[in-house]
Amino acid sequence: MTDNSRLRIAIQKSGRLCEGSMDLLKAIGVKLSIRDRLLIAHATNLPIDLLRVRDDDIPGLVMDGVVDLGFIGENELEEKMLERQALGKQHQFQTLERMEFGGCRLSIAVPNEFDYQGAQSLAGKKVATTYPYLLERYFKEQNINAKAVMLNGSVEVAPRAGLADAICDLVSTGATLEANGLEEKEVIFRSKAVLIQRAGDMPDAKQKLIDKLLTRINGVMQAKESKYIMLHAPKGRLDDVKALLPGAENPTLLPLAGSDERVAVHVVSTETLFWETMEKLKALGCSSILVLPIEKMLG
Ligand SMILES: Nc1ncnc2c1ncn2[C@@H]1O[C@H](COP(=O)(O)OP(=O)(O)OP(=O)(O)O)[C@@H](O)[C@H]1O
Ligand SMILES: O=P(O)(O)OC[C@H]1O[C@H](OP(=O)(O)OP(=O)(O)O)[C@H](O)[C@@H]1O
Ligand SMILES: [Mg+2]
Repeated sequence: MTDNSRLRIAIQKSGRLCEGSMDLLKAIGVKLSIRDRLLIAHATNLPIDLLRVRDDDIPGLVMDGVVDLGFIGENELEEKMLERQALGKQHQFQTLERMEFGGCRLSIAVPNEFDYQGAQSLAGKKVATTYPYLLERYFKEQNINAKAVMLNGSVEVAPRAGLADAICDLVSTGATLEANGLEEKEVIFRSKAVLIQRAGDMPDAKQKLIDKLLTRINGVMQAKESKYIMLHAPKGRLDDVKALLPGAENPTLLPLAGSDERVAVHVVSTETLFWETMEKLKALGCSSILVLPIEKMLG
């Protein structure tokens, strides 16, 4: 029996979003004992159950209220939303946070030999895709009379197999397109992973837990972007040193044993410190310049 008082989170079982979602859950302190083939994993330290499913199923599980939260790519989410809207099915949800992983774009690509003169060259053509609703929306917006052909896999081989004239598929590095003799022409959607919540009332205890998880997620994301910088600086150049440190709050100044002219500067910077800046700091007379990662941040 499933326990309704526990927060249910859907994540992709295996694939491109799996590692990012699992790493984040770990970073925010959700302890799991996952045995490989299990659909449900119970957290051992919080009232949370993980449902490990195909990513295609996640938007529907959230929109039907079967799970409370889900990690999903915006591409899949938007496609399922358009599909459900068209079919008159429930398609409400709330986006809680955009993640830093799962970044990709949905693009139209054509074979190298295709004489492409802009999107209108697609008129009268067949375009293979796993995202027919997003593609049809693009055709409509651009006033192009083309046809989306639905394929669940091997989209990039469709032109060679004579199934379509072009494709519309996810691209990240572009290596898959290149390997298949295809050229990216139009980006129709930019995507990242998002954390979504089901619509409707949430019991108090669950909402409190969600809020706590969100605070922790923000802490992890903020920490990832931040660095702890330590250096020794000449007292007379402190203003110049501060001006060079990106997004830093007031630094902590600490005396250095045996030196009256130099101090240790410690600062949390919201941006990374580039080599160029480190070289400028050195030119100002700074030494022992250290840039350290921050694991967690609160407040
Ligand atoms: N090359 C990529 N780089 C980064 N993110 C990607 C890439 N390809 C896909 N994604 C993102 O990850 C999501 C899942 O991609 P994946 O290829 O693992 O899906 P899948 O094969 O449909 O898996 P499943 O078996 O769960 O249905 C995509 O919907 C997209 O949001
Ligand atoms: O631009 P690239 O970096 O080459 O990435 C794009 C490829 O990545 C995804 O597939 P994935 O490798 O996840 O395999 P799948 O098709 O089996 O889902 C996507 O469907 C593309 O085929
Ligand atoms: Mg899928």
